[in-house]
Amino acid sequence: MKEKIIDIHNITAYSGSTKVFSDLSLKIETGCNTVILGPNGSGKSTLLKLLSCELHPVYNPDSHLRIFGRDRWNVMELRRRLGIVSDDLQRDYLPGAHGINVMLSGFYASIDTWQYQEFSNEEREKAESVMAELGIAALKERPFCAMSTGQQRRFLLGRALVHDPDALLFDEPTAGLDIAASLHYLETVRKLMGSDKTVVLVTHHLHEIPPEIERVVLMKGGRIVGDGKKSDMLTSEALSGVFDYPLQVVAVNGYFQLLPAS
Ligand SMILES: Nc1ncnc2c1ncn2[C@@H]1O[C@H](COP(=O)(O)OP(=O)(O)OP(=O)(O)O)[C@@H](O)[C@H]1O
Repeated sequence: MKEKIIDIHNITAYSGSTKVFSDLSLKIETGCNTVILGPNGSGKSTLLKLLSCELHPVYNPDSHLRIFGRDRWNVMELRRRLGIVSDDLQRDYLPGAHGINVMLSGFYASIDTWQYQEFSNEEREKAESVMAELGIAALKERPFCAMSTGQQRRFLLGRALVHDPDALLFDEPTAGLDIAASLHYLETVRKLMGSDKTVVLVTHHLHEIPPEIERVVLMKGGRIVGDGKKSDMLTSEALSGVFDYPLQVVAVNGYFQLLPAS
């Protein structure tokens, strides 16, 4: 049996005073590259916060939220298995942080590096090799705030990859990137899937779903309203219902796009 990366069963969760999830259940196994797709307000960010242990559900006797089979994680330990890449972090680094600081901060799951943190030679070598792999080694001394959004996004991916995690969770991977930068970045995501890392992508944009994603989970109003193969889920009818707007799906070379139906 394959290991479950995410195993959520009947959880209730609040964001502020809003009950976002009521009896939500979702399982994602190793090797099942998945997109969680839903409109604004459907609960995607709340789900990401639950999975990154920033938010805790309200448990009842029948509920659980397990990541790699465990109910409780130390965040640093969890990042070694589940990397999270979100541009939310892009705003959080101090102006003095350089590319290399962003990479090394991954070892402590921290924002930026701090004087009390020590890094071994192995960790520094790993950071260097990941930067080389991602094509960002030449930028390691550049201030993070002086990089393009695409370059920053690669450093944030590198920050997650220093641990060589089994799975990666991407929050709107190409937000803010132009078309070429988006496609270059998605090529990297595709390579990661090809190298046996399981990718879970959370988004409201169809165009950032790489062809290798097999499973689509549709969310609306804090509920899962569809879960299945891409060909069954990414239909004009299903997506018009999810986004409450008459839409037409266009598929070209394994990529999808949404247009108005008329
Ligand atoms: N701090 C908060 N206080 C009250 N309600 C909140 C809070 N955060 C989120 N909500 C509500 O919870 C629901 C789910 O929000 P969430 O941000 O998880 O959705 P989302 O799918 O990530 O949306 P988006 O795509 O716009 O980021 C929304 O109705 C939102 O208004």
